[in-house]
Amino acid sequence: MYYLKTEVGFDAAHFLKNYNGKCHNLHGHRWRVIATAKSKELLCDKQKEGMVMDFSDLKKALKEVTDRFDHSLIYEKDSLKNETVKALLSEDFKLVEVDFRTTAENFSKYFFDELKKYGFDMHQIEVYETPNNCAMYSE
Ligand SMILES: Nc1nc2c(c(=O)[nH]1)N=C([C@H](O)[C@H](O)COP(=O)(O)OP(=O)(O)OP(=O)(O)O)CN2
Ligand SMILES: [Zn+2]
Repeated sequence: MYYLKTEVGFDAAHFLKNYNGKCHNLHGHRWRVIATAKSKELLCDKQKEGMVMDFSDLKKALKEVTDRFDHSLIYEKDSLKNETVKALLSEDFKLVEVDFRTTAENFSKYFFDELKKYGFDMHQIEVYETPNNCAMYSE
């Protein structure tokens, strides 16, 4: 089996509702997302001969699915009061609502599923929330 890995990063704020500790506060991270695709065979066509795929194809897709979150406040549905959301939007802040708790684990599955939609045979997604803390998802 061949594996191909690429990485992108984005900056975003989040908080963990119902978390007993400092992470219930609004705080930011430089999130690192590392995608690994796999293939039993290598391509044969001229341009991509000897490749699982062009690195740039995987990277472009990963960038597309992560760019949605860049420089945003990511929040779980129903974790903020409506008036809070309204107030933040009225300041022109970028908010992204997701339907999962904003943990590295949930993000790793989210990005895995998003990249599968592009048709990639995904092996694994790693999400670093801090330089030392990483969650992974694979099937
Ligand atoms: N299993 C998980 N545990 C935690 C997650 C998570 O996504 N999955 N997330 C958090 C917080 O979002 C927090 O930002 C994590 O950072 P922190 O605990 O601060 O990690 P550090 O390594 O930076 O800790 P320091 O004590 O600041 O060194 C919490 N847990
Ligand atoms: Zn955090």
